[in-house]
Amino acid sequence: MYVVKAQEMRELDRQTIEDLGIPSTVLMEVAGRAVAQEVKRRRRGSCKVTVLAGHGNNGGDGLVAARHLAEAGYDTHVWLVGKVERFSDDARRFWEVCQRLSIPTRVFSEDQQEALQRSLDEADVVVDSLLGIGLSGNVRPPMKEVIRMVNRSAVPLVVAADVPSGVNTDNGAVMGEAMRAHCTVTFAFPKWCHYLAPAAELAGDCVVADIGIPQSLAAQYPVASRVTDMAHWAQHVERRPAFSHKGSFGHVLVVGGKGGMSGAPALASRAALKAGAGLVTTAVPRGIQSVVAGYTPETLTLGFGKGSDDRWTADSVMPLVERVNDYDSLAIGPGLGRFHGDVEWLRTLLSAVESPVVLDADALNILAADLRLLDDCQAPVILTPHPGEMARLLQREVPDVERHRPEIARELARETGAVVVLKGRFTITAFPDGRQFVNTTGTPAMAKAGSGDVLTGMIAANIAQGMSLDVAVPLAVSLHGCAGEVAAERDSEFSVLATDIVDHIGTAFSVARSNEPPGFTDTFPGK
Ligand SMILES: NC(=O)C1=CN([C@@H]2O[C@H](COP(=O)(O)OP(=O)(O)OC[C@H]3O[C@@H](n4cnc5c(N)ncnc54)[C@H](O)[C@@H]3O)[C@@H](O)[C@H]2O)[C@H](O)CC1
Ligand SMILES: [K+]
Repeated sequence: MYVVKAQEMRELDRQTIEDLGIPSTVLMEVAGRAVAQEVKRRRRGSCKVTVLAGHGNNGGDGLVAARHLAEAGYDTHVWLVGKVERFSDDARRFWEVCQRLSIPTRVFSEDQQEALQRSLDEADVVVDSLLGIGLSGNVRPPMKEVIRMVNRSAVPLVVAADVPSGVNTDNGAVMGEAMRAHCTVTFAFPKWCHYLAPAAELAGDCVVADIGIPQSLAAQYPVASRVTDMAHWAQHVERRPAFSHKGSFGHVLVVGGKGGMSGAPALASRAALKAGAGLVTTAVPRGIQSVVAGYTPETLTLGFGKGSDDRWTADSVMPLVERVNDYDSLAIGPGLGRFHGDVEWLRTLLSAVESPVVLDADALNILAADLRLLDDCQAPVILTPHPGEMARLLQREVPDVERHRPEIARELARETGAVVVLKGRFTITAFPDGRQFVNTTGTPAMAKAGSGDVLTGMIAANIAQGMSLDVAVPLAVSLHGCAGEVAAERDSEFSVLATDIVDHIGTAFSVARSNEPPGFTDTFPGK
């Protein structure tokens, strides 16, 4: 499924209406009916519905929904928060239809606050069709007050049309005031605000309604961002040939660890094995080699430095360089730490590697010292920053990163030629050619030390098994989230460990593989 910005959506609307010839009123009718369907699905039997409509097309959707709900026996009242003379053509049409059907309609004005408050207090359902993707700037009065009134009322069910009114469609920001909805019915394609805080929280559970705009239009129009699910990626994993051996599934080298952080490379290595790599070697300072070796007996280990060394040193680079091309993929960074000469250490290492290399954790912090380190690297690079590491890489502030996740991930991928995995809720995988994949799997249970190390190992494992980066990286991101979900279901949200994520990689994959890939994913998990 494509993920679109407001302008892309408007262009796809235009193409559908003007080039394809589907009338805009048909789109509005189908959109409004989808909103009504969702209300009926959530509130069976008649109840009191208050529809709040703006004078734009978002309002038009609400007016169509009002008609369908009234028709189904719901006690439906419409409030226009706007000016009748400013109605869009289509919204006006459906306003007049409501009036011809004697559906109670009122135009909100300042002296109607008490009447509106009563209507909200009596409502079992409020349909929010005040503002959609046409919002520009901060929400102006009286919309702002009305949104605040709804948010302060204990309405049992608020269903937003397209987006919660008052959120910025493209970056998820609250534009002064924004509706808190239990559910959002968005049309044709999910918008970026459904994957960006705080809008993603305000939208509640999201449903993507197919209103007749062909998905193929987005492919022609340069929409390069998509949301996928594990069933989609599971299709790309081939069954294993009967005559296989451990060398058939690649050899991963994990480079990292230091005293006090021996678990990170150990976790990454174990995760790589659980994700399917045939062999994994963990390269660590000699002083922690035995503890790392003891964690997963199936991993091989390499010790660097003298017996008591529990930190990396610059002079370990040449012994490493001699070996790096014995492996099908590398993961550098888990627990690595910083050390004197580490920038040159990484530069020398990257200039020698030929296999794809994942840079995570302190390898990213070293890279932040000089992004040109990648210039000498001929191998494909995958960067897996969390927002803090991304902020350091780009010398920006974390809130700035979080406000512009898609753009920043795309900017770093284009600037470095690397595949960028910007982690967080709705992790974004960005490719240098502009393509982006938004991940919808995962759970807050994964906010735990070691979770990122596990993902690093899973990415390296997929690559070592021969998957293209196009699949290896977003597949690992999606499966990592699924494993966390399975672990959280079997345990509790607060008690999942990174080792639990590792332990449930296989189970999560089996679950995903058993789910038929949806043709058109029309719902995606709640927040
Ligand atoms: N995606 C589709 O295929 C369809 C989408 N539909 C719906 O149309 C809206 C977009 O409609 P549009 O008229 O462009 O804009 P809005 O209704 O969202 O709002 C514009 C309206 O609101 C006023 N306004 C703008 N900014 C502010 C502000 N800061 N404060 C107060 N008021 C503001 C402005 O005056 C405009 O009149 C989309 O979201 C869908 O819901 C189609 O109906 C079906 C097909
Ligand atoms: K809305």
